[in-house]
Amino acid sequence: MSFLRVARLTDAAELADVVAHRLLDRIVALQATQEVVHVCLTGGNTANMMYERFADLVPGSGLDVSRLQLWWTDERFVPATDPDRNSLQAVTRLARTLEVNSATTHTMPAADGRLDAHQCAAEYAAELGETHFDVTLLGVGEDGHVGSIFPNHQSFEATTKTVIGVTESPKAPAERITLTIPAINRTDELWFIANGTPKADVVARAVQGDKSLPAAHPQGERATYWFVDRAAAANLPDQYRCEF
Ligand SMILES: O=C1O[C@H](COP(=O)(O)O)[C@@H](O)[C@H](O)[C@H]1O
Repeated sequence: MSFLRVARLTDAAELADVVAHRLLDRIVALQATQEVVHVCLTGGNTANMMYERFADLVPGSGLDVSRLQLWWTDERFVPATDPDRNSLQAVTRLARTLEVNSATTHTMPAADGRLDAHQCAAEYAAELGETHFDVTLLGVGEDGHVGSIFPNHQSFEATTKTVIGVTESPKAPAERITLTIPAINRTDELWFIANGTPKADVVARAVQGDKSLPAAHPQGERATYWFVDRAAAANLPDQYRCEF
């Protein structure tokens, strides 16, 4: 039986700090009982703040990076060195203290002129195979998008694929690659992260199950957590809160 909890934090800095601590603790605890831990990372400003904080906490934490596999929910289909790349933004921050290597870091393909976003999505699907995530992080856009699945857009159509190419994305850059909802949901725990007033409307609607929003669809097999700051939680009924 899966459960949903909402953690309300004061502001973006506290959100980043709490999620980074919890993620590190969770990975270290899992590594005590299983060989490999799979974490699916997301893009966006909230996530980047968290990666920054996570990197601060790694030294002395007992994290075994060789047994940590990193994946991505979605990626901007631009050249590998483009600062818009979600993975580049994350890895640059994490690599400050974490030995990130290509064998354990499954970045999505970049636009190198060889293949298009759809073909590259199929390549990533093959790499992903049947992988089951322990924790999946998920940012939320102001329009309720998750990964690169946008409302009222082709990317939100039902599919049995695990990874799809996205064109004409409503948010730049136009070409992207994203895990689909079924693939995002192949996770024990799903951790949404959202901060700021512009997210207040979609956070309230998604938590209360407005299925017109992509953000209302992801669900962890064991647990779904929403980590939101006070501003993003402003429209959420009071019943949605828990202590951490
Ligand atoms: O474009 C994207 O946006 C979302 C949300 O980003 P944020 O900056 O509003 O937190 C992000 O989760 C997604 O990975 C990214 O590609």
